[in-house]
Amino acid sequence: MGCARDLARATAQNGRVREAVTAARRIVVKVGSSSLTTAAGGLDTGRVDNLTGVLAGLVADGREVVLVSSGAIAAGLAPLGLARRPRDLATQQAAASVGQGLLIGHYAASFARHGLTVGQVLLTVDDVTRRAHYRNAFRTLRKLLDLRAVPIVNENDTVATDEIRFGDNDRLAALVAALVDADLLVLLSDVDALYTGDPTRPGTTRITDVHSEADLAGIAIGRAGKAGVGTGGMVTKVEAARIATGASIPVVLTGAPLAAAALAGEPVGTLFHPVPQRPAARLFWLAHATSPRGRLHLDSGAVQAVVARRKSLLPAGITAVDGAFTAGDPVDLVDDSGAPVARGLVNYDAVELPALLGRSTVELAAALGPAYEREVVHRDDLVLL
Ligand SMILES: Nc1ncnc2c1ncn2[C@@H]1O[C@H](COP(=O)(O)OP(=O)(O)O)[C@@H](O)[C@H]1O
Ligand SMILES: N[C@@H](CCC(=O)OP(=O)(O)O)C(=O)O
Repeated sequence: MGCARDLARATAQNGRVREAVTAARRIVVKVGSSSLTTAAGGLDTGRVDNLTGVLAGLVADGREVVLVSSGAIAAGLAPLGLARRPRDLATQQAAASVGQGLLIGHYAASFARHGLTVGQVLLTVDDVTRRAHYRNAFRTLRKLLDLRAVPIVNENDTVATDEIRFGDNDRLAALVAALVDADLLVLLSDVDALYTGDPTRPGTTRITDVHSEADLAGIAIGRAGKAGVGTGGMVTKVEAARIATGASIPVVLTGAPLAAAALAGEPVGTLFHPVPQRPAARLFWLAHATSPRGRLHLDSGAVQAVVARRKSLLPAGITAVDGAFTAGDPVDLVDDSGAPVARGLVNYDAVELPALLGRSTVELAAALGPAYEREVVHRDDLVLL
């Protein structure tokens, strides 16, 4: 009886979120390299045209669409006579430089057949993580949408270095969805859904709904794409879904040929259910869009205080410090095994912190002055990971 009631509740909830998918006004669609290229390695113009047809239909229906498209590196391989995706960054960047032009050129022509103009938006990590920069990115995207153009976003591969690279557009798409306050994120891949394991193996089954982390327990989420042109496999897609649903944005993950069905609310792919409440933007950004500048190692009492009791972090609970941060920078708080438990904005520079470790704030204030009574990370500037 209880089971039947639970099932009825889950079915009703699933229905409501599917309705949210069809009702979405502002939609971010991300398409992976493997859905845009031929087996031989060039751009598959037929598949690009199918996608633009679906997206143009949405715009005609009054929706706002932002497309995050991979495929620059993959599209640049054949023209450069490269047989497969290169391993080194410089050749990847050369391929992206050739391929991005071809990609956007084809999108522009394809959308033009539907009477639509596209705007190319190439972003680096800094553009969506640094406050001053992401405001600029937001303004440009907003203006393009107001002008009824379709923004086509990709990572600015030619200038990104290994250190400041997203490397995968799934996370970029989730951050763009949060940035433009989207109602829906659609992740299109060469696989039609998330499966219980590598879908090329027999016996794996489709996961229709992910309500929470518990639904992902026991699932083998693989890295490699079978076509060899994709980058992150399922890992980065599930991570992107975590980020977007954590910002209260539902996510549909499905295959590019099923895009129209998914957007029509048909029960295809995998639907990741959003958290009901949108978190404070500042903390969402701190958790997902910052790169930590250092690590503070906590003893078990401090982990307990920060994680279970949501307290500020004091110098007494820190055993070691790594990194070259200054006051105000994001740092990770790690436990005694080195696993990050929280991220926060630190109130001290890396050079002055080691002398304070293990000492109480009362003792520090008496020895060094009242300014040293302050927390190392205030609980309002702290987000659990
Ligand atoms: N549990 C899983 N469910 C679905 N696909 C998976 C799973 N684990 C690994 N994969 C692989 O991830 C691939 C998609 O990732 P990727 O090739 O990077 O795509 P894209 O180019 O669309 O970003 C699929 O082709 C599939 O082989
Ligand atoms: N910026 C790169 C895409 C990197 C990427 O995330 O690729 P994919 O896993 O196919 O979505 C490119 O355009 O080739």
